[in-house]
Amino acid sequence: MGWGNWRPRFNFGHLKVQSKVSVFLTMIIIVTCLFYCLTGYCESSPRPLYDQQSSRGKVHADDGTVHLSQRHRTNAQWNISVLRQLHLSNRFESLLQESEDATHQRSTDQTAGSSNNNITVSNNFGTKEFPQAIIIGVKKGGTRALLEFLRIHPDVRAVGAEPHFFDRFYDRGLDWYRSLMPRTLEGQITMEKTPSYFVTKEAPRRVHAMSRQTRLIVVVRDPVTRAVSDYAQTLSKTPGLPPFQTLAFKNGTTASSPLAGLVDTSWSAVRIGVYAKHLETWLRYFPLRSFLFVSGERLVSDPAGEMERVQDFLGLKRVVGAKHFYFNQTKGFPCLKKPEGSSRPRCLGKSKGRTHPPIPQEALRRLREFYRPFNLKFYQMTGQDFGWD
Ligand SMILES: Nc1ncnc2c1ncn2[C@@H]1O[C@H](COP(=O)(O)OS(=O)(=O)O)[C@@H](OP(=O)(O)O)[C@H]1O
Repeated sequence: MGWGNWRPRFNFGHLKVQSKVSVFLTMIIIVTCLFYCLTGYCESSPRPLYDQQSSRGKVHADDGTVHLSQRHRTNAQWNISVLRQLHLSNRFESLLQESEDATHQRSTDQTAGSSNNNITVSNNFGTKEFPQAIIIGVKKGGTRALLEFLRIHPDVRAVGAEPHFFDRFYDRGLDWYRSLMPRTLEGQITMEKTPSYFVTKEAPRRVHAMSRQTRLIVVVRDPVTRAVSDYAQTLSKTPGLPPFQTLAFKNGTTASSPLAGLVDTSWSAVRIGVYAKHLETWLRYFPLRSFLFVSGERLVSDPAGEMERVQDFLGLKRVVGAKHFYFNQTKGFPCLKKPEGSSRPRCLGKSKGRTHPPIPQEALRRLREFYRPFNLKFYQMTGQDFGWD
């Protein structure tokens, strides 16, 4: 009897313990699942970038630093995908920057660490490489437009600000230069633009010392218009600047004086436009095939056509094309259409496409005369007729 009573009690008790354990375990599993789902781990694919940005509002990748909330940190695949999307988006974000005026301090490689509530995660994917391609010139040629158009390309990563390494900061060393570069993944190319390289005597030798394989892009524009554009920029920063013709012609002569025609090549606005002379220096170090000469005029009239040439030269898939551009009547320039990952179309900033001050026709004519032989030489050297004459 005692045996008989004891046995069922023992079995019942055993079953109770078992079921308690299994209920407990089931609850743990349910709670864990709920927790994971609520905190985002249930998402199998990333949301569109604009969605992420609007919900978090604090995502930056142009600088190689990504601010993500903690729940996203451990999902490596997800992060890679986000990085790719951020890369696309930031190409357009940067259009708002007047980064050509920025110094190297505002360069792209800020360190991790932020005061916002999100946890800052360094973009540790990929590596920092020396640029395989550099937009070396020319100042006021359309270099910013070209770089920003290129940055739409998923296989291009570029520094937003001008590093000025090969002209101003060469003594900081190549490691410093590389540290400015954004990280790149397999198949992506690193780029930078600093238009003053084209007219810096030491730049060709220095770039060559970094890599003789470097691809060099020069955006050229009618040197007369370029000079006026350069002048317009200086004038915008120096209101009391003497008239264009006073600076362009020697001894402060005006275009109508007898001495007119003696162009002052010591004025940088004039000197930069003697493209053939600067190219000669570069050709001592690099063969012609290392260069691509982009027409600044065509970059405005047919951005897609010019971008095709650039992508081919860089060995990139033709991704950037007509569908990315529209002509903004107010701005008078092509702008970028609403891209994936960005909420609205973007044009370059106010310092791009300035109204030029009126210059006496005679001064322009004489300057055009001055440039003609140099232009023809340049056409010969490059095998391209840019149609400025
Ligand atoms: N899409 C688009 N939007 C605006 N501006 C454009 C564009 N494409 C080319 N350009 C021309 O670029 C000129 C400025 O050249 P850069 O960017 O090389 O200037 S800088 O050297 O970096 O200061 C700028 O010169 P200005 O018109 O004299 O301001 C423009 O004519």
